Amino acid sequence: MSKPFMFEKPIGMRDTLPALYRTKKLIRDQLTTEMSLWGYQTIDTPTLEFYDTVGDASAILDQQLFKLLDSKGHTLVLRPDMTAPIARLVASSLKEATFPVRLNYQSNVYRAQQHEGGKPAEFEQVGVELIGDGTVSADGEVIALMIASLKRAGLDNFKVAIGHVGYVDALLLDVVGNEERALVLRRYLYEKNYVGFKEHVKELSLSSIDKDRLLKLLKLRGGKEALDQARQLIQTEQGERALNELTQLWGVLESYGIDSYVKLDLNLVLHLSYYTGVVFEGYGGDLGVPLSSGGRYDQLLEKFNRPAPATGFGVRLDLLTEAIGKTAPAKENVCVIFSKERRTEATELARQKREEGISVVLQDLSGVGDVDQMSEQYDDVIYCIGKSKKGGE
Ligand SMILES: N[C@@H](Cc1c[nH]c[nH+]1)C(=O)O
Repeated sequence: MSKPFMFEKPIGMRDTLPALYRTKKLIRDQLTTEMSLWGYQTIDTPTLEFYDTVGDASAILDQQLFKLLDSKGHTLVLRPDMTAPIARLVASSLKEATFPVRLNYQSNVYRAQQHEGGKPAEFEQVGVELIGDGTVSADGEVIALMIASLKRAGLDNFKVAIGHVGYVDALLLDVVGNEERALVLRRYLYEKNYVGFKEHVKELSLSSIDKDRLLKLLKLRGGKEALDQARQLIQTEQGERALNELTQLWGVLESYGIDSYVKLDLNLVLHLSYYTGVVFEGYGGDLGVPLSSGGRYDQLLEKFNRPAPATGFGVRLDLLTEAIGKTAPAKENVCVIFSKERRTEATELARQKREEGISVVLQDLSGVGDVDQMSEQYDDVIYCIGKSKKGGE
């Protein structure tokens, strides 16, 4: 009797067929080539980590973590991102490495989905972490590297939105007075639920001036001029500091010649709570959701006892592939169909062609049902059938 779930997969799990696999590989290779040209070193970390260390530090909602138990009863998680595992690695196996450390990765990460709504629960991120450098130059470098990587991968039409955790925090706290109320507003922002945000602001018991400050936050988008408008909404030291950093950052991006790809978005809030400074998201194609994101996280490393400022980003390979929207062509491939009396000749022919870098399928004629149908799949078919001219086996 067949099992009911025989052909089903757990929620959010996907198969990858050859054309998509090929396309992703090509795009991944372009991204990582760019990263290594900027001096980043590739690392990998285990798929499973301890919940108490990395799972917790990853700052992903608990309900999004896949948890399991090891034989000693420890709770493990499938890594939900690479930033926390890399922080652990830099504080342990790489603890002798002098800062700044530049690392890149291409790894699958796991985030449980509650519904089968099209969102994958396992996806590949290609990203970098720049650890031990707290300068605005470092923020600029990772943004410039993300842009260069996306361009090399073949994405032409994209924009990067840049914000600052310090600015949003300062403004929300200054207006609503306590962290609990700020959190509610911040949640609307990271869900990009601007209608909900406005509705909620209306309900708050605040002066109309303060309500207006919150509503104006939603409009703080655009070029350098957005910084001047932002300055008018908040005058606290934290707010000032954030805006000064963004002003300097803009100068760094200009020196890379990439200011046309970026825009400021001062209400940008990302879903991960470890961010402490400049944050950014990349948008491209017609996706409507960000295909890459990153930012500064200056307090994560100290959770692993090696305090250091850090910044980085991750590109969602699945979304980038979708945004680019082209399938990588298959390599030229040849099929040599042989009958057994000419096996040696066919094998030698296949070997020679493979040496030239051509993919060759070597197929025994008696193993094929429909030769015509099989032949259609190849650019070229060579038949080594019947008696060999040279005499054969
Ligand atoms: N780990 C982040 C991306 C990132 C890398 N470095 C900093 N941020 C994510 O999964 O969205």
